[in-house]
Amino acid sequence: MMLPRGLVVSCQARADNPLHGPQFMGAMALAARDGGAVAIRANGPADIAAVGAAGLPVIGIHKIFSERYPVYITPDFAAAAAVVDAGAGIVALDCTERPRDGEHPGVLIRRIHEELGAQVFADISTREEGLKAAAWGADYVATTLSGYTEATLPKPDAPHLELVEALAARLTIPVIAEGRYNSPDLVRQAFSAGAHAVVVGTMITNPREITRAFVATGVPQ
Ligand SMILES: CC(=O)N[C@H](C=O)[C@@H](O)[C@H](O)[C@H](O)COP(=O)(O)O
Repeated sequence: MMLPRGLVVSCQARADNPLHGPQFMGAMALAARDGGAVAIRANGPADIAAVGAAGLPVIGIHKIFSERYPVYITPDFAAAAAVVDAGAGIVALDCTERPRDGEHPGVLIRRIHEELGAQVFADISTREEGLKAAAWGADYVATTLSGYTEATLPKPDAPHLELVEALAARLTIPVIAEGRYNSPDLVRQAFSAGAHAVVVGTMITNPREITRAFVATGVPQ
């Protein structure tokens, strides 16, 4: 099944976040669904299983942080298998060619298709990485890592709309805008740039960051 066009809501909360845990992420997914989201992005088997209750397509990731390698979004085949076991039909993974303690992303894409029967959502940071991921057979290419890799640091405040436009002009597979789409207007601009879908995380599902953004506007303290 093809990911529908529309808004994807990323429901993630790290361990230091008061909303960490499948109960909260499951509720976030239900709220996102009721608000009109077409799919949910979630991290780790427990949260992936919980967001499944919303009945929407799930883009699953498994973040594993290592001191030796920069790649942490679904870095190897075992992580991808855990994502699919938990119920995700689409596996998102880091498709940059940065060092990792696992197989090359081109091999992972093939194995996820053949051995897990799942679709692959390629998280990339540059135009070249996106074109390569598509050539390796990814089903979707997403700008998730723009601003987070050595090649794209320092992270700008704005999302990388030009990257969406450049990829959409060259690829036939769907291009997904993800990363710092912090307002409805930016989401609209992403669709105008050729995005098939837009993933929004922080500004919908992270009340701590949303509160900080309001406080940072200069409210009296
Ligand atoms: C770089 C990285 O690890 N991004 C992660 C990927 O799953 C998430 O932490 C982001 O929240 C997600 O991409 C959505 O972006 P934003 O929260 O900016 O709307």
